Amino acid sequence: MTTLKFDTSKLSSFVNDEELDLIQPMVNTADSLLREGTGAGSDYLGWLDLPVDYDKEEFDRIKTAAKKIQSDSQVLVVIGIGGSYLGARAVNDFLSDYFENAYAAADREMPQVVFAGNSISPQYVNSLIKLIGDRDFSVNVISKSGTTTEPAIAFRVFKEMLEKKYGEEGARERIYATTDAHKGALKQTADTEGYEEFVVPDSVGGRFSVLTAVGLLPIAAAGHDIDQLMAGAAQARADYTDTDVKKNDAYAYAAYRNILYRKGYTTELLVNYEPTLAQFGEWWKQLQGESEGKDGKGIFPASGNFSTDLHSFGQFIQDGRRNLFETLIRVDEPASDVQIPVSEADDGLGYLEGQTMSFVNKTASDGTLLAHVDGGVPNMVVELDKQNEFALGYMIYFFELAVGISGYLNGINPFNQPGVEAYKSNMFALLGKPGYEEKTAELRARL
Ligand SMILES: O=P(O)(O)OC[C@H]1O[C@H](O)[C@H](O)[C@@H](O)[C@@H]1O
Repeated sequence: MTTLKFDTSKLSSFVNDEELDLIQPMVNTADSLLREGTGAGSDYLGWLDLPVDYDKEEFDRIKTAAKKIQSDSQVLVVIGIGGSYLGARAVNDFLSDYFENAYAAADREMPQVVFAGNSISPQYVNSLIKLIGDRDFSVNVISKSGTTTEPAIAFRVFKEMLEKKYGEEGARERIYATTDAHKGALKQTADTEGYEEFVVPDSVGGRFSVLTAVGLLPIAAAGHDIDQLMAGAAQARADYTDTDVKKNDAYAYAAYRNILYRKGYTTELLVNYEPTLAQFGEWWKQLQGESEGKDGKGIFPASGNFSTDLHSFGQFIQDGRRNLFETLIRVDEPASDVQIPVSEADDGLGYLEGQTMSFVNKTASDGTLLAHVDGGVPNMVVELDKQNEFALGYMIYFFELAVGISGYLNGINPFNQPGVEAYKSNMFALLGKPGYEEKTAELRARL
């Protein structure tokens, strides 16, 4: 099969062919806005050509840094939030052994890659310090703006820990900073302290940055093949050029989402049957939510991990308020399999003896798909051939391209995120950050 198959055959009771024809002219317009750079937010289109047009010298430095981390560190602490960690985490989870991080140091080939600075939880930081213990570690601090509070706090903590353990000079050699090429507090610190620096290109927004150093260093450090990841994305870039929704699956996905949205399907669930995809759902939620949720509009992005969640909110999907549609991600060839044992036990499983778990998993997904469609939930399927770097790079580009088209179809700027500032400005005012004095009094009076 091809790397990624997009199956809309189960949409026929919700959307007809004519509707797809009718939206085609709008897709053509969205395509021009995106490809010609004439749409809103066009300063942030660097991700479109990133799989082929990237800094090759930096790419080699990423590989060298990853090798150094593998040779001198048992743990890599990746500090970042939002687009500065979700991509790397999703890729590493998808490509790793489930219990990779649980193995003792002696049994590990690669450093443990752990994430920090994606919450303000002191308990999390203390737990991580305990996990590192007296092992050798390095830090990759990532922030495009270089001014985000959560990672900045975590960086202070782990920088101090490195300095205590290795001295100032030793710490400097274990800190890798990924940030803007010119500005921001992190850029300034990195220049002053002499850290090895990697760049988030100006034209690539945080949620589109997984294929820059932001994602690539933590992914390479974990031992994954970043050449293949880029090659997969490059293949998708080459494959998804036609404006015809019948010939371009990424555009078809955007078009169907928009048709469904206009019919009142306002929540999309990205679901999987393989828990290694759970973090991909988190990455996708930022990609969709920050790109589309604005001006009072947008499809709310949610995710589900099946069959686990079929035993929690499965009832709602089947039978609750009918504003949901699902996009199911399946992997055709499982990374490994288990044969269901033959047994004398009277546990009602005799009919499955000798079958594989992957067969049962696939059948569960088929059964659920039909049940949800019958229950009034439109379903689309994204099927990957393999659980590898190439396929994942391909899928990342599929969703990035689709959200660009989708945003323009819905008449918004898919590349800004003005709404994220509201919580930050309240937090700064309440924390007493200089410059927020007036707001401080006003907010405190309301608490
Ligand atoms: O990389 P940073 O500048 O630290 O930003 C991290 C995150 O911050 C905010 O939440 C932005 O809305 C996100 O788009 C961004 O990914």
